[in-house]
Parts: sequence; C-alpha cells; structure tokens
Amino acid sequence: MIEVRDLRKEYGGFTAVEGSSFTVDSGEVFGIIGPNGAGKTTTLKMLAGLLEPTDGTARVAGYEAGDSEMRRRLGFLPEESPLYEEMTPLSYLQFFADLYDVPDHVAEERIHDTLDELDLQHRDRQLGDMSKGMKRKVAISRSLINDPDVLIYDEPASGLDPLTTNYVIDFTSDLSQDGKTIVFSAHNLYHVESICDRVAIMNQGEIVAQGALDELREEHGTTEYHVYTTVEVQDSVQDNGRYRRVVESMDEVDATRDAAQAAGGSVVDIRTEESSLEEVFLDLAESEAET
Ligand SMILES: Nc1ncnc2c1ncn2[C@@H]1O[C@H](COP(=O)(O)OP(=O)(O)OP(=O)(O)O)[C@@H](O)[C@H]1O
Repeated sequence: MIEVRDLRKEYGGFTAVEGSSFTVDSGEVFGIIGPNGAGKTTTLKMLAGLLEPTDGTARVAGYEAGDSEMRRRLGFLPEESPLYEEMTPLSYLQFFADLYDVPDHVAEERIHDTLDELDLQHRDRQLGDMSKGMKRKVAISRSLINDPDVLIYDEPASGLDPLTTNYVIDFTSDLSQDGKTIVFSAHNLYHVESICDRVAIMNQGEIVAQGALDELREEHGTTEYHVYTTVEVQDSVQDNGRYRRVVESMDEVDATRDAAQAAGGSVVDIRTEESSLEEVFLDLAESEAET
C-alpha cells in the first residue's frame, strides 16, 4: 500500500531525512518513533504529498505521493491541527466534506457517526472555545471525512491528557480493524507498542532499525545473566548475603561458576533479564548519536 524508497529531504544545506526506505502493507499499522528532530514529521509530510522530497520516491496506493487521486484516498492528521476558531465542529467538517465533494447526505451521516464514535459532545460550540482533546477529535474526524484507505497521523496523541490519549490510541486501533492502513509517529513507546504491527526507529534523519517489535528486541536487545554465588568472585557485588555478578553470555556464566568453585564456593542461582523495548530504543538512539 505504501512504498518509500531512499527518501531524502534537505532544508537548505541541512539534511532532515536521509535515505529512508520502508513499505507498509494494506491494513497494517506502522509506527515511526524517534526523539525530537528525528525527521518523523518531514517523512510523514513527504508521504502525504505536502513536501517535495529532495530525492527518492514515496508511493501510496500505487500513486506518486502528491498525486491528486492519492490525496483523495488519504487522510492526514498534522501534529498541530490548525482549526478555524470561529467555526463549529459541524460547520468545519461540512466545509471539508465540500472540498472533497462528498455528497451532502453521505457527509452528514459520516460526520455524525464519526463524532459519535469519538464521543464528541457540544457540536455547536465554537472550536475556539473547545479543549485541546476536543479539537483533536475534530481534527481526527476531518482526516476521515473522505473515507480514506490510508491514514497518516503525526503524533495523534501529542499533548493530550492520559484519558484522551487512550481514547485516541484505541480509536486509531479500531480504524485499523476497519481495514485502514495507518502510518503514525510517536515519541511515546507505549502508543507504538500497543497498536503497531511494525515500527521504524528514526534518529537524526535516518531509520536506524525497523521491523516487528519482537524482532527488534531480539535483534538489538541483550540478555543479562545475574549469577549468584556463595563466595566473592571478580566483578561481583554483595546482595542479601550472597554475591551477584552480571554477565552477558553463557561463556561468562560458565567462567563465573569455575571462579566460584576455585574459591571454594558455588553458583546458587542464575536469573535472566531481557532488555525492555525502551532500553532497545534508547540504545539505538545513543549508538547512532555516537557515530
Ligand atoms: N522548514 C524547515 N526548515 C529547516 N529545517 C527544518 C524545517 N522543518 C524541519 N526542520 C528540521 O528538520 C529536522 C527534522 O524535523 P522534523 O519536524 O521532521 O522532526 P520530528 O521527528 O517530527 O520532530 P518532533 O518530534 O519534534 O516533531 C529537525 O532538525 C528540524 O529542525
């Protein structure tokens, strides 16, 4: 459904996105995660045809990004959604329905259904008087006004309280159950972890890793072995009347056992600790920053 090849964007002399390539299958939820300035927004805007790439290609639903047919099949949610403050949700959404040539009776039903699903009350209140969460829901409704196949959401839950955040994330997940293909960016690993099939981790303009979350953990994570001994061995620390040494391979576990036996003691327990996804992401971001 989405094919991105060697996508690059330069702003003046500064490279914001460098050689990104990824694909997203139909019906998949694909997350782009990374710290501030990683290049997430720039990538999403190129996908949505709102920014011209310096190099490379992005194709969505078989069309070149920016193609008018592609735009009709795409819903984009910007990170900050500028809404016309004096409009109401209903007049605002009707305005966009007209832009997309959605027939009036279809638009009316779609607007009310979506606002019902998003549990948005006060539909006649001016947007300028609404909370950030309510405005976000209106912006999400706007992204769905043309019933698009593909949704590109830039930080859909950014700056929202935890309750609204969960609501928005669950709603995004429901959209994928309805068959939409979704690409979204996030800072927060939890959002990505809870609804994404696959992710790309971006840092300083580059995709430093991508794949299913389990694959990433397996490929980039580490397993630590906590080896408990009855006697002190090299690099061990005292821990509740025993000694604990943390190592990263089975060979080192064996070496610790030998060292304990040589000192007249033994190994009494071995525990493993897998790195969390959070640690994997931080490691990837840090190792990239060092190069
Ligand atoms: N119009 C622009 N002109 C110059 N530099 C820009 C422009 N837009 C973005 N940048 C720079 O490109 C880099 C990537 O920005 P981008 O907004 O894509 O990152 P991001 O990952 O979405 O960050 P955030 O999480 O803060 O939104 C940043 O260093 C940013 O300062």
